[in-house]
Amino acid sequence: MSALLSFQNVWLEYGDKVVLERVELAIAERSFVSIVGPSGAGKSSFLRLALGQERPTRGKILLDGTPLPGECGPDRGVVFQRYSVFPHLTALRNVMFERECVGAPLTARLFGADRRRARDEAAAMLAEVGLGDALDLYPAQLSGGMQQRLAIAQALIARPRVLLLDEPFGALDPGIRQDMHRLILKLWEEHALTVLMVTHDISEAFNLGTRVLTFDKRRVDPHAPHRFGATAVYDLHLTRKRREAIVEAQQEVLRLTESVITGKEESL
Ligand SMILES: Nc1ncnc2c1ncn2[C@@H]1O[C@H](COP(=O)(O)OP(=O)(O)OP(=O)(O)O)[C@@H](O)[C@H]1O
Repeated sequence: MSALLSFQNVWLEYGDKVVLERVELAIAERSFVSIVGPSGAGKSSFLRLALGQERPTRGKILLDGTPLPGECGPDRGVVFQRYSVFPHLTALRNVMFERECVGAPLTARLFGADRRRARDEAAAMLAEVGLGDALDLYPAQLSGGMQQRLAIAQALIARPRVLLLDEPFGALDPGIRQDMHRLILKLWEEHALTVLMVTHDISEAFNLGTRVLTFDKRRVDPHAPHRFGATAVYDLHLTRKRREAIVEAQQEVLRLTESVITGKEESL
């Protein structure tokens, strides 16, 4: 498999604060990369670099072998934990908006056949994420899970090759999270996406990822914590079998923990 995105000796610094250092990664096309690590390890900064929102202080980022353009392009979509959608637009208009901006960059309004085409495309995308019945609802009228479905539809309407997810399911209840996991895996396959997902949930990372990266600092100066940056200290490529074995082991640990807790409760 060829590398779609490569990070070559990438550093990110703010003044004298080193956030990331020596990041050296080749991300294969159609992989699902989960990114974990302690708070402040630079995971979101890494996503912003991949998005083109942030430029590396040193090093190179290549997309398909050519330097990443200096701004976010349609080839990369992003979903954040919250607030990815426009609150004053209906679900349909939220998703149509991208088409309108591309079709009419000055006014962001399409007319006639162009508008109908954008509307149909947006409605189909919303149906694909399970929001076919919610086209005319505003984000405030949608549950947290539905809002994230909307944010995903909004990111995918531009047909990106790379989807960047920054803790997209972090604010959702466990049951809803599982539905979202099924959805994102389906979309990953059907849209032939390459996904980079930051999460704090280790089982989510292993459940979804074909590769799990852990960002952390290799070296620490206790007198100057800002002196050294983080990098990918662990890089685990997962086969389907290995991933299933890890998820099964995690579920067994959960089952055991639950039975210990229940046992204690019964003996009280
Ligand atoms: N614009 C900025 N200016 C200065 N420092 C910044 C800026 N953006 C991020 N940082 C710093 O970079 C470090 C990494 O932040 P980042 O949000 O990437 O970490 P993270 O691993 O995603 O954290 P979390 O898991 O808590 O979301 C933090 O110390 C943060 O304060």
